Amino acid sequence: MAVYTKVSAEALSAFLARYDVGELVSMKGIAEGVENSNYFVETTGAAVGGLGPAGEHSRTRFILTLYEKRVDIADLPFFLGLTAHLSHQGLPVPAPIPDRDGAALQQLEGRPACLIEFLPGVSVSEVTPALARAAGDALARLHLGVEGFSGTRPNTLGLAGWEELAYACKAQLSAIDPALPALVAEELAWQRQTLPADIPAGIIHADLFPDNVLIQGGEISGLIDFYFACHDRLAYDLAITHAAWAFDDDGLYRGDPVAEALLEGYRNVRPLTAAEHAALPGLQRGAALRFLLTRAYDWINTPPGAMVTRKDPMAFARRLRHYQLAS
Ligand SMILES: Nc1ncnc2c1ncn2[C@@H]1O[C@H](COP(=O)(O)OP(=O)(O)O)[C@@H](O)[C@H]1O
Ligand SMILES: N[C@@H](CCOP(=O)(O)O)C(=O)O
Repeated sequence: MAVYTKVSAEALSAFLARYDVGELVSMKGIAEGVENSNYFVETTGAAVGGLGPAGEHSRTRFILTLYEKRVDIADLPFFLGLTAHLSHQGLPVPAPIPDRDGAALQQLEGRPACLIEFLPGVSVSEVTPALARAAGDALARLHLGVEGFSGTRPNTLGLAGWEELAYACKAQLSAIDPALPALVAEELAWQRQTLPADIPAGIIHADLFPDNVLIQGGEISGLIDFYFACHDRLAYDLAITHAAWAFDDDGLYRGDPVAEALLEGYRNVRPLTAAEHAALPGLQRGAALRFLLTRAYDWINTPPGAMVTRKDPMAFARRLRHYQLAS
């Protein structure tokens, strides 16, 4: 369960008093997620224009996020500005809620915090070709939708970041699996000598896993968790999304129907250039290595008492081997 910081009802009530959202009705820590602390929050809703037909305020739901771990406070204006922009573009992206003074970024229980629009739907748990196609379509629309957004953030989890993570994990990688040190070293060497392709770049989501896509009635109702968003090659985002969707939780390939549907869904909205198409296999290897390394780092460094389910690094070792064999 990803609740690193406990929020008391008293502190939350005082926090909500800055907004026009009524009073606190209920709060609940959210089990899913690994990066930040998230709560479902229900309030009585703003009493705009008097009470509702039943003589009561309509209840309103929000997400409360407290930023932890990898999120750099200096990046929060970028993340919140990006989600506000995408929501404004009509994409199903949760908008940050400003308080009465117009400030979205706050402090709560000593952490940076934000009240965020609640989107309906449930995270994708069963990947089908139809959902993979919808995810590809949504990713391409995100890439088009970020045009006009002036914020930027470098990708801190590119090659230099992978090298740092590998160095930090080094002595303990073999405790996860005896084959990991060689796999990581070999792939880092390959990535180092593979020149980055000169292909279209922009702001990417960089973590569009099935659990970050909400579905309602078979349609995408939400794209969430933009806290790895950064400037990088658009095809790298497609490579990440492929690595996330085309394999199951154990890292076994789901098969061509899912993988092809994802790529087709993307290309139907934003066709790939020939150079992007040629770069994709190498970018997929890089994507698998990136998540292998962050998961390995977390596997080794998650504090024993943390309410979080660690994610298996070996599921990305299997993806990496798949992509190595295919490229
Ligand atoms: N705006 C939102 N609307 C509805 N549910 C949300 C929203 N944001 C997050 N959630 C829920 O919270 C869970 C964890 O959020 P996520 O952003 O993935 O956390 P983390 O950043 O810790 O990985 C999601 O799986 C989803 O169930
Ligand atoms: N998607 C990453 C971890 C980040 O977790 P998220 O819940 O924020 O998507 C992984 O699977 O390793």
